[in-house]
Amino acid sequence: MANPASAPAAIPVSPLCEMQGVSHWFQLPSGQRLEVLEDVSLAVNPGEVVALLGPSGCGKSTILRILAGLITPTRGQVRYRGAALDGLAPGVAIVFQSFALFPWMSVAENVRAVLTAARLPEEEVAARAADAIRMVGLSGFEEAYPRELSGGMKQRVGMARALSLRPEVLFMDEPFSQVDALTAEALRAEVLDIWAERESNPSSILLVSHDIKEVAFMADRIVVLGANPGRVRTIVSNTLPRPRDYRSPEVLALVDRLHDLITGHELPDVPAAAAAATEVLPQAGANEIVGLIEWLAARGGREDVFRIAAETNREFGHLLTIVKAAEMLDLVDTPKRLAVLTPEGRAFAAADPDGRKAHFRKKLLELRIFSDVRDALLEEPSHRLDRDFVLETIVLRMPAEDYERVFAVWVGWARYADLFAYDEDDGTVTLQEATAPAQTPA
Ligand SMILES: Nc1ncnc2c1ncn2[C@@H]1O[C@H](COP(=O)(O)OP(=O)(O)OP(=O)(O)O)[C@@H](O)[C@H]1O
Repeated sequence: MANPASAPAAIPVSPLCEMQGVSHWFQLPSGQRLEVLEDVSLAVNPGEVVALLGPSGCGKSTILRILAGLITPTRGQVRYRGAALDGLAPGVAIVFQSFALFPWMSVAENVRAVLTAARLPEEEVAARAADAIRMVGLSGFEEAYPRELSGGMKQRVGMARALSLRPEVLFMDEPFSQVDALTAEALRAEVLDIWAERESNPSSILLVSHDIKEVAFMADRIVVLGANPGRVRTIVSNTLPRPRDYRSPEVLALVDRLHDLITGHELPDVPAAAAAATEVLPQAGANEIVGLIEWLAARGGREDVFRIAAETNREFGHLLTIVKAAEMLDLVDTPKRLAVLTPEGRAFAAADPDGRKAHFRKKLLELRIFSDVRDALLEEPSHRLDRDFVLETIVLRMPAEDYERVFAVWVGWARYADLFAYDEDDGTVTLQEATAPAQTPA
């Protein structure tokens, strides 16, 4: 469906939403600053669909919240229709990933609730709610309760709530990541139909996603973000005619290009030792890393990372995280867009569980956040440390990271490697048998 307003404009358009030179950090309870965004500038123009694409944790949702006026950035300017934002952006409504429905209210009541909160007169509330419910294809379900609805239908209610506010810009934060793949395809097409129809419908859409196919299908411009801290890597314009077909050679070529761009950014061709030196623990579970190595070994030891994601049914960004973790442990190498087992990776795949744990242990102890804790535990007469010691080590080594998330990964890896045990009840870390002093040569 061609959208006239998305055609290239002869005169420069002024943006609806805009941020310039925005940096943002969160103050963590430890007093540390978590730098989330660095010097981000971007705009959403009338009539366009803009997607924010990037790895988990790069700050996509934070950008969306800043543009919506839910968060005031630490530094930089935010405008709506050219005016500095003061409070919530007037023409914006948001569809959240989590649906955010009131379970005790029916479909109609859920939609009416946001309109009542917006202080619209009662007749207007009823008319707009009915209109929005029809628009998202939920006529006949007005009296149903969220528990009676499928994930896709719940998200339709989320969309009806946002659309009933008649926003100029619809913000969608990973709206389809919790619904099944076929429903997601249908919902994306329906959103674009609503957007293309116009009249009182949103002029523009800002979509947060980590699904490359989704952004290639939906967006006019794709803002590719990098992480730690989040920043704009590049902006890719997508002028493919609508309606688009996921399987068309043009869409597949764009998916491939975006895939190359992200793989190049996220898995740069640097030696594993250099990657490990940065000491960022990728948010991947030990079992996921082991799963990847076994999967690769069963397929001759090498595969395109995009294909691995598709065949293992994993979100591409998360798969990259698992590959990064495996690379950090010297189990894979990542030339271009391939994940290739290293000789150590092959040996790992062939080893028995104890051999695998021994490899993990050896590699973890090459990282300071594990070796520092091991040294401290050996020194401590009780060979027991409070988790705060580990948290401080994490904050010291990785000040830009969310230390609770890192700690969860740290515990998982250390447990798998039989390196440390963590007792959730008393919050203490102890050496595991394999590394306990009696068995550690002096
Ligand atoms: N209120 C907050 N306080 C502290 N840290 C926060 C807060 N909100 C977000 N963060 C952190 O900021 C970073 C960016 O979060 P954000 O949700 O914007 O990323 P994202 O790219 O949307 O991630 P995802 O794709 O996983 O949802 C993360 O490390 C997150 O843990």
